[in-house]
Amino acid sequence: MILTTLFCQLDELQRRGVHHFIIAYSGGLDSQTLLDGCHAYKLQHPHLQLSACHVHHGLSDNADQWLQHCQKSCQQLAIPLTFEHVQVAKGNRQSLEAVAREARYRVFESLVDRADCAVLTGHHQDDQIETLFLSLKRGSGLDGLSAMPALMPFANGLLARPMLQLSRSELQQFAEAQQLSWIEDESNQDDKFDRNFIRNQLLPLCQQRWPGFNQAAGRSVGLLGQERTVLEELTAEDYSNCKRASALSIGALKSLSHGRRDRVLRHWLRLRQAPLWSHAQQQQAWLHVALAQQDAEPQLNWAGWQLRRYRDELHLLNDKTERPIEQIEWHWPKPLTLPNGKLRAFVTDSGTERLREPTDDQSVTIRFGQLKKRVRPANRNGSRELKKVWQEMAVAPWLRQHIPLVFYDEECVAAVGYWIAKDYLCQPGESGWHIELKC
Ligand SMILES: Nc1ncnc2c1ncn2[C@@H]1O[C@H](COP(=O)(O)OP(=O)(O)OP(=O)(O)O)[C@@H](O)[C@H]1O
Repeated sequence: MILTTLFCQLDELQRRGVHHFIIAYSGGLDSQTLLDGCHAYKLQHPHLQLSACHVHHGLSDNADQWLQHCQKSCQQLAIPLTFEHVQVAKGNRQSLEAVAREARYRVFESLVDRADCAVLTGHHQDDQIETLFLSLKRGSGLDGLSAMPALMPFANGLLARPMLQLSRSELQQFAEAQQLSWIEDESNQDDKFDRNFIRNQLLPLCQQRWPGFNQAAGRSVGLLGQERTVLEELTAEDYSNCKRASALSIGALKSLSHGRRDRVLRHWLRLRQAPLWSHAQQQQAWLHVALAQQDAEPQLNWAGWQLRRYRDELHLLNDKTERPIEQIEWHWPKPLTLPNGKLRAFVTDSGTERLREPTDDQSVTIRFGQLKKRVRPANRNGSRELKKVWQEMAVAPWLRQHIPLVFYDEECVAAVGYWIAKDYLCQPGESGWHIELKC
């Protein structure tokens, strides 16, 4: 039964193009079972690549023995093992565990270097229900209540949890029947931690009162997960309707219901890797920034980020992009690393607007800031102050200072992504630079 369920999930991974399974192997009951099950699967699918990764956090006095156990098991099964020591900064135990988890996932990420790789963890049904209870305690919405997804994009590949339909007791029966040996993490017995309290006290009580509680709760989590997927698809569609270059259209957001709008905003923060808002911040973002009066200059600041409005658009900025350097020499054709991305120039004679290449004796610099310069964009008549050009193009004042301006000697010849000066715009068929800034 265990193997049938696991193999079904592994088949699905193969159908999705995964050929390298990397087992997140702590040496505990769950990942020990996973290791053994995957080994059995590989015997039937010899072309697959199977490896394991153990992260040594050094949090337990027994951490060295755990690593030895993992090395021994992998050696017996001829599974290559990577192990990594990570330093976890001191703090209280609960936050220590969160920091350790962060560090662990960073190690896993570094291993998933191709699209056909997946990291597999030993999470099972009981873990899901514990996560559900923790989410209830925090008052989470659907995202938290649907607990952990069975499959998700991760680094360049995937993160899979192929044992979510199996209970801890099923895994234990299997492990005992196979005479597997595994390590016991002594901290799992400490009910001071919420997860342990749920596992050791709360769930046995529920099971005693309502036999079958775990299966029912597991089914609920699964159903919530399906609903979440549907909602995520809808949110991705809403987001692409609201998206304008690097901003969101307030008009388009207004046309959505409250719930759909909130989801789009959260989706946007995730994509930009900005910390999510609290409930209060989310309200502030909409009521006090997006819906502020036209002449106000509202902004929301949180964790080094800023939400700002300009005309009908919402913009997201962070401290890193807030302090651009003033001027830097560009040794083209080498890419140039700037605080807000990487600048590249390709020589081409077709497609988008192209900038004439500099002569051998011209120096090329990139400058930022509100320069008091007259410029001659090709799509406008005559020359005018740079500031005037930005106003005509409706570029928000705080964004202007982040736009790389290309100078040949002391002449401003282009604003990357916005315009090229009249005398430097290539004629049809003429080859020149196409410049792009990749964030
Ligand atoms: N030190 C480790 N090295 C490698 N993999 C690990 C390690 N610790 C945990 N894992 C992987 O994570 C799975 C879940 O472990 P555990 O329940 O202890 O994690 P957790 O702290 O609750 O956090 P999370 O569920 O987010 O991973 C394990 O089955 C195993 O696959």
